Amino acid sequence: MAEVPTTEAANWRDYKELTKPNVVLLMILCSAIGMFMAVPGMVPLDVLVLGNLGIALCAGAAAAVNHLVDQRIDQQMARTLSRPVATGKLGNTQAAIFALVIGGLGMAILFIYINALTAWLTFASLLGYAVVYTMFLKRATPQNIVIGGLAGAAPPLLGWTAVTGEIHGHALLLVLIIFAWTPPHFWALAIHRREEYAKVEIPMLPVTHGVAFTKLHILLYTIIMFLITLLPYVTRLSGPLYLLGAVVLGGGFLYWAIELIRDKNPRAPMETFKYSIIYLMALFIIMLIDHYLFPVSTL
Ligand code: HEM
Ligand SMILES: CC(C)=CCC/C(C)=C/CC/C(C)=C/COP(=O)(O)OP(=O)(O)O
Repeated sequence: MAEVPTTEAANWRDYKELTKPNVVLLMILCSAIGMFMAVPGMVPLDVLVLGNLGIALCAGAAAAVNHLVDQRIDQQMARTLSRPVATGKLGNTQAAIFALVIGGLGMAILFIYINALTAWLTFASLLGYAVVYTMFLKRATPQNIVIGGLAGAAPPLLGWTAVTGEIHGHALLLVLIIFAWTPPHFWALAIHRREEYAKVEIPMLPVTHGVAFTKLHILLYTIIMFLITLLPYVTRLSGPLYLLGAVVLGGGFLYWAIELIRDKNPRAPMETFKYSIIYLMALFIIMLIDHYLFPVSTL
């Protein structure tokens, strides 16, 4: 990969940007809540701190690899052209070493202080995003983000196994929520940015199958997601406050999915994308509050 020369010196903010910090922050909120949901009482402080640190470092490493691999397409899209590797502010070697160092550190923390199961599952998620999604799926099929979404959906499971050392059906349910959430989250943005994706020949759904088809699929996934978010209540992982939150927040998501199809509001795609982020954050926070206010099950 040729590096684009630049005269500007790199600083810590460029390294921070490599890690996609806001995305990783939401993932860590989900992994931390996965930890709390796994136990009736308090999560041991060392697991809370070191577990989330290890997961965050590995997710940040995967994001840095994404910047490195995607630099050519990032250079051609308005949304991404000022990224540090795309501009050449950070060289390929610097980005690769940074990814290796933080990824290695994250894995070491998980192996030494948490458990091997969490370390291996986190490593699988890292490879799922950095290798399977970024290097292959993204360029191969409009189902890229559906399949690749599994890596991004892993954090609640990683948090759960960090505390218990075991995979539990309830943890998989939390993964399923994020898995079903990812297509509406991303396709809303992809509709807004479809011309850029077409320009760089990335086969995102609005490019390959059109905007109307994508909107229909956003609605279908939102309905599936809505139904899945009821399951924590049905399976007695969560109580009435969670149920209320899931219905109200899910109702808001359905509103935006229908607004998209009505096609009267040109801002609807970006509003849906922004709502998706607030939705996931709020759903998990309400789940956490409910867990302590209405402790329905410790199974
Ligand atoms: C394959 C799965 C996913 C895809 C393809 C995807 C795609 C994207 C894209 C393209 C952006 C825009 C980034 C930008 O503004 O430059 C974004 C933003 C964001 N995503 Fe996702 N995403 C995925 C999964 C997730 C997951 C699992 C989470 C969290 C649990 C998440 C949280 C966020 C957040 C918080 C932002 C806003 C970032 C910011 O404003 O800086 N995403 N996503
Ligand atoms: C260990 C672990 C939990 C790993 C998960 C890693 C991770 C940071 C996943 C992020 C998902 C995401 C932002 C995808 C967008 O990539 P894109 O290339 O389609 O978007 P872009 O054009 O903004 O780069």
